[in-house]
Amino acid sequence: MANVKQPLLFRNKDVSTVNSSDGTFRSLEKSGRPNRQKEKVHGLKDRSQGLRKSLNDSLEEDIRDFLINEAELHTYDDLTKVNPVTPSTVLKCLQARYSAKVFYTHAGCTLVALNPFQPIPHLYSLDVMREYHTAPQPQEFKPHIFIVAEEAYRNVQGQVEPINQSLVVSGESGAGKTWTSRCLMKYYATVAASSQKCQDTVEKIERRVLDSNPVMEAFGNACTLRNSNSSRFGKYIQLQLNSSQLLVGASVQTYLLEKTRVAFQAPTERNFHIFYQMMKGATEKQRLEWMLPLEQDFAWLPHAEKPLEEDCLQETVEAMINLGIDEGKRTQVFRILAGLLQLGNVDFSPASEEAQPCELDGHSKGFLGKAADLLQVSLDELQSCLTVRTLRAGKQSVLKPCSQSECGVRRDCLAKVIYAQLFDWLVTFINNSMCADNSMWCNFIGLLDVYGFECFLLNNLEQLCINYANEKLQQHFVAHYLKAQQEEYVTEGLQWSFIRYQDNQGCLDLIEGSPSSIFSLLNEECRLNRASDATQFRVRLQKELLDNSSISWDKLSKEPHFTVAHYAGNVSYQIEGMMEKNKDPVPPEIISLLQKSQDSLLHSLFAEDDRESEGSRKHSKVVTVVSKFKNSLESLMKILHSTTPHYTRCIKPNPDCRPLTFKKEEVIVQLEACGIVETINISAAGFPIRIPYGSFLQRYGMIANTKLTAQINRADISFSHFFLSLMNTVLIIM
Ligand SMILES: Nc1ncnc2c1ncn2[C@@H]1O[C@H](COP(=O)(O)OP(=O)(O)OP(=O)(O)O)[C@@H](O)[C@H]1O
Repeated sequence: MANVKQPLLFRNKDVSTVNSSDGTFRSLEKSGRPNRQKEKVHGLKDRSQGLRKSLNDSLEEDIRDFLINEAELHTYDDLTKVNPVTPSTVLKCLQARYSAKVFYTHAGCTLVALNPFQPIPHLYSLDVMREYHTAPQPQEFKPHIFIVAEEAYRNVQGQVEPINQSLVVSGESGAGKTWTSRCLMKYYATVAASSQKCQDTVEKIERRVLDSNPVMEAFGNACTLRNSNSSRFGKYIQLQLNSSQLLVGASVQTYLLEKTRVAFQAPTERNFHIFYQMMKGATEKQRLEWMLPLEQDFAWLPHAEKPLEEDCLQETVEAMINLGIDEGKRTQVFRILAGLLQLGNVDFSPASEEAQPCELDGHSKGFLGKAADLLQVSLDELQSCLTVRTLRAGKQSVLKPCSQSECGVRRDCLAKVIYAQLFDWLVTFINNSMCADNSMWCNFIGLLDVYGFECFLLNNLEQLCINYANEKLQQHFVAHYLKAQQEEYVTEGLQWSFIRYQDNQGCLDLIEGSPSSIFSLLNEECRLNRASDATQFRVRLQKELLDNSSISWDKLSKEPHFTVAHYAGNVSYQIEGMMEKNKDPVPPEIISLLQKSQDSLLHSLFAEDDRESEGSRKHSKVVTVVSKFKNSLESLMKILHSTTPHYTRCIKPNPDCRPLTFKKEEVIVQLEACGIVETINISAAGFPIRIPYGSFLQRYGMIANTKLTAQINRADISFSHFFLSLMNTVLIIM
C-alpha cells in the first residue's frame, strides 16, 4: 500500500458534505487553501450561525467574499482551490491569471490552457523543458503543459498500469490545440531523444517526428474565419518509446479530412495552405512545370493576397525531404495539386443542342487541357467523364449527358477524391518514414488533437460527425475520471458516497445507437438508393426518434432540420444535402479515368481503391461517411480506454485572435461547453491534492507517534489509515 507511486489523497470539499466521521479532512482541506485559512474558519462559524439564511443568499455572499480579494485571484494555481466554485469565480480567477500573463491553470485532473495569441518564448525554451524534466516534483512548479507531458512520461517510466498514455487536447477552433500538440512533441523529442545515445537507430527520428507537423499542416490546415492555421482534420499521434523510454518512432492516425474545402471555400476562407505555398513559393522553373503563371487567378484560390506565415513552401519541401519524399515523388505531388487548381477554373455551359453534353468555352477548354496534362489523363476522357454519365442496366449501358450543375458536382468530386487520396498517401508515407519496427518499441504516449465542438449558423453532416466525436470524448472523460477516482477511493478504504454526474449516453444513443438513431436512419436512407427528400427524412426521424429527449424540432422553421441537445449546447442541423454527403458517391467513370493515369502516383492511389470498391460492390454494401467515421472513432476509443488519459482544455480568450485580450463572454461559453465548472466541482468534492506516499512520509513522518510508525512498518494498517491517524496527531498538536 505504501508504494511511492500511489498518491495520498487530499479532499477538498465543503465540510458539510464530507463523509468522514472524525473531521480529519476538515482541517486539512482548509489548510490547503492559500492565505484563506482564518477566513474560512470564520466562514465555518458564520455558516453554522446563519443556517437560517437561504442557500442562494449564502452562496452569493461567499462569491462576493471570494472575489473581494482581487489581488489574490491570480495566485490560484488549481481551480479546485477556488471557493465557492461557480462560473463567475472560476472566470474571475482565469481572467486575473491571464492579466498576470499566467496562461496555464490546473482544474483538478485537467489543465486549462489560455491562448496568449502572442509568442512567449521563455515559456517553452529548452531550459524550461529540462527544468520540468529533471525536477523531483514537477507538479510543485507552476502549472504548465510540460507538467502534463512529464507526468505521462514518468508514468511510462514507472510502468504503472495502464502504462501507455494518452494526452487529450481539446478546445474550439483557434484555442491552441495544434500549438499544444506541437509543444508536447517538441518536449518528448527533446527529453526522450534517442538519436544521440543510440547512433544505430533510424537517423534523427526526432527530426522526422517534428517534420511531420509542417507537412501535415500544409496539406491539412487552412485559414478559416476563426483561425488562420486551422486543422481541417483530427489526429492521434503515437510516440513510440523503447524499454529505456527513448523516442524511437511515431505513427499518426487521421480523422475526417474536410476535403470539400478543395473545391469550395466559404466567402471569407481559404483553401488548404499547400496551394498558396505553391503559388507564392514556386521558382520560375516550377511555375512553368506546374503551369502556374504568377498573373493567373484561380477560382479555388481565394484570398491569395492575404499574407500568412504559413505560406512557406520552402519549409514544407524541407520537411518532405527530411521525411524521405524524394524529388520524383515531390514533383508528382505538386503536379497533381496544380492539376486540381486548373480544374477549378473549368466552367460548363448548357449544350446548344438538346441531349448533347454540356460545352466548354475556350478558356475552360484550355484549363481542362492543362488539368489533363498535369494529371496525365486523356483530355477527351476527362471531358467525357465530367459531362456524361453511364447508366447500366444489366449488361447494357446507356450514355446520358449531365446537366450543367451535375457537371460542376462531378468536377468538384474529382478534385475532392484526388486530394483525399493524396492526403492519405502522404500520411501513410509519413508513417512509414517514422514508424519504428514493432520489436523496437514497447510503450507509447498518444497525443490526440481533435476538432472542437462546432455550432455554426448552418450545420450539416460534418458538424454532426465532429460534435459526435466530442460527445464520445466527453463521455470518456467523465466516465474515466469519475470511475477511476471513485474506485481509487474505495481501494484506499476511504468512506465515499458515489457522485452522480451528467451522463450524455442519451445523446450518444440518439446519434449512434441501435436499432434506431440518426446514423442508422441516415444509412438506411442512403442504402435505399433513391433520390433523397429532406422533408420526408425529417418526418421519419420524428416518427422513429420520438421518445428520445435529446432531439427536437422547431415547428416554425421552414427548412427541414433537427436539433440535438449536446452536452455543450443545442445544435440545429439542416437535413438538406445530408444524405448525399453521407453517401459521398464517386462516379465510376472518375475512378476508371484515374486508374488509367500515366502518372504512377495517381494511378497507384486508385488502383487499390478499385479492388476495395469491387469487393464492397459485390457485397452490395454502401460504406457511408458516418459508418466509416463511427468505426474509426470506435478504434480510437478502444485505444483511449486502454491508456492512462491526461486532459488539456485549450481556451480561446477572444474571437479575433488578439494578443492578451480576455473577453469574459467568450471564455464563459467555452468553460460551459467543456463542462469545466462541473469538472472542478467533482475534483473539489474529491481529493484533488495528491502527494506520493514516499514524499509525504519524508515530510511529515517525524510527527507520527512511534507506535503508528511501527505499525506501518509491520504493515499492520493500511497507509490510508496511517495517514488518517497521522492527521489526527497533527490536529492534536494544533
Ligand atoms: N501557447 C501559445 N503561445 C503563443 N501563441 C499561441 C499559443 N497557443 C496558440 N497560439 C496561437 O494561436 C493560434 C491558434 O492556435 P492553434 O492553431 O493551435 O488552434 P487550434 O485549437 O488547433 O485550432 P483549430 O481547431 O482551428 O485547428 C496559433 O496559430 C498561434 O498563433
